[in-house]
Amino acid sequence: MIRFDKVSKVYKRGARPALDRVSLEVARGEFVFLVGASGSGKSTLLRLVLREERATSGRVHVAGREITSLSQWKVPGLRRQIGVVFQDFRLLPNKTVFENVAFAQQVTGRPRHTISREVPETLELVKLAGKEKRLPHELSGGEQQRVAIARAIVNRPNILLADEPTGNLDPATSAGIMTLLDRINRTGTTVVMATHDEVIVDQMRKRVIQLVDGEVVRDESEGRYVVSSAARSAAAGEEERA
Ligand SMILES: Nc1ncnc2c1ncn2[C@@H]1O[C@H](COP(=O)(O)OP(=O)(O)OP(=O)(O)O)[C@@H](O)[C@H]1O
Repeated sequence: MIRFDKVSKVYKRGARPALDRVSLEVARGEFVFLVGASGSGKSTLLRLVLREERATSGRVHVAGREITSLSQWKVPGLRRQIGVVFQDFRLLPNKTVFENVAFAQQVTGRPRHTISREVPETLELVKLAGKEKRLPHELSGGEQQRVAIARAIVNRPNILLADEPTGNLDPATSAGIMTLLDRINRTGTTVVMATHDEVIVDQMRKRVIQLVDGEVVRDESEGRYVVSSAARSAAAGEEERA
């Protein structure tokens, strides 16, 4: 679904590469965590998948297409296959919950009857039924992130990219968002999530790709990513209290 072949990204000539000969493959339906310190290249990697940036060298394949050389007019078609969620939600502040999600369908030209069916279905899925008429500032952070997730998945993308989606949320709320992302993944959507949150990564037991200074230093499949047992029992406590 996503393949990087020796991909490097240099933003400014002479600067250290933000990504340095990264090769990786994410199969259809996988759930992958992208971890690494601030500045290690996680957001750059996600931006390359979206073709918000172009690789300086190497090849990026997304959904069967090589996108480094994709013509600009084909980029919207690529992006329609990808949902994106950010740390800061990025909702339209003057639109209701319903309108925020519907907007994602309007811009892709969905007919009104499709919108009036699929928006409520999606809000049900993210457990926001009954809050359709609220404005973003009338919601908690966790609810705002659920709206953002609904907006990201309403057009049923093949891929969901999440850049620190729990970064602004407390542990209990984060756990709810992770359950939701896991459910979306189980419907077949490939999920790539950048995060700093080791407790979440440890709890979820998914594949982990770690970047250090733009290089992949670790790529391990589920269950083999181990943080301290103290962190594990703290996380279990959070779950019980939630
Ligand atoms: N638009 C840009 N122009 C120049 N340099 C950039 C740009 N975007 C990112 N960089 C640099 O590229 C490197 C990787 O940044 P990136 O944002 O991908 O890291 P990150 O792992 O997502 O960090 P964070 O966890 O803080 O979001 C950093 O050294 C950063 O300063």
